[in-house]
Amino acid sequence: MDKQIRVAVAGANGRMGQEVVKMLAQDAQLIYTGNLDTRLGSEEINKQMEEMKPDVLVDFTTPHSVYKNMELCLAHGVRPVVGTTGLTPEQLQEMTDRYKEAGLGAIIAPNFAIGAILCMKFAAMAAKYMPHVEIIELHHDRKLDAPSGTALKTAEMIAAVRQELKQGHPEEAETIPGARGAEYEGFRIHSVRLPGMVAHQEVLFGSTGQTLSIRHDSINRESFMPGVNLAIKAVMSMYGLIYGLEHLID
Ligand SMILES: NC(=O)C1=CN([C@@H]2O[C@H](COP(=O)(O)OP(=O)(O)OC[C@H]3O[C@@H](n4cnc5c(N)ncnc54)[C@H](OP(=O)(O)O)[C@@H]3O)[C@@H](O)[C@H]2O)C=CC1
Ligand SMILES: O=C(O)C1=N[C@H](C(=O)O)C[C@H](O)C1
Repeated sequence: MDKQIRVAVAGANGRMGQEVVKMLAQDAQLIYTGNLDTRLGSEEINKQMEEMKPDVLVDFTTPHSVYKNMELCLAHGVRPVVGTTGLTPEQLQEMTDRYKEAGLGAIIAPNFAIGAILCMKFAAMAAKYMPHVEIIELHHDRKLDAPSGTALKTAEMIAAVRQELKQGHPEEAETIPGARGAEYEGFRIHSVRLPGMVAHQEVLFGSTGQTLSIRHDSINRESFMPGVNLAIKAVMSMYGLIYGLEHLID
């Protein structure tokens, strides 16, 4: 067996955290050291870090906590595997620079499901040929951030290859504000929140006489676990930060 990896989880009692704890229990290489609550005072956090001695911190908390948690990891030399969404582009860039400078491995993945990564990649492939595109992301109604991290990453990948153009009628107007969704680099992202949903995304393309739909559905949170497992093992031999699981599987 490869060397064992000590893994703490921030948000272990949450929907994703509980699934991570189950996954860790099924892999003999991974030792679950406990739930790290970074809302505690710094003395208590230091004590917990001392006791747990984690190699990796898996973070599934809130958009509000994740930046501070990444700073904590830097301070303690712990490698973060972050699924929490909601870091701003500026925070992401800052963390990229700081982890590079520290030579410490870190992974931020807005989506750990392989199908979602493929959905993003296929969408970027299609956008090169079909620049008229809109993204619809659909999630459970407990989600804090909109649009989803997955939709933002998809939009970034599309914008990197898409010919810029103005979509829709030049004179279109919203009779109800927000009806056309959020604008990102000239195309639209729509966020749906409903009970009963988990995590879903559809990328719609239109062209003369044809449309293309690329859809991914996570029907449960187990769907993210192979990606989280892969990231925990990969981060141990990394220097610096990567943003997106696609960088690990290409
Ligand atoms: N990358 C991916 O593949 C995926 C990412 N996500 C993202 O993961 C995040 C969590 O989602 P989900 O599990 O559904 O959310 P939940 O609300 O179910 O869980 C969040 C948990 O984090 C705890 N928490 C909040 N702040 C802290 C902190 N500072 N330190 C430790 N624990 C904390 C909460 O505790 P308490 O309840 O006591 O407040 C709660 O138990 C979201 O940002 C979501 O978008 C979700 C699914 C997949
Ligand atoms: O909050 C969620 O549930 C999810 N969040 C991530 C996101 O914002 O993209 C990943 C997945 O969509 C589930």
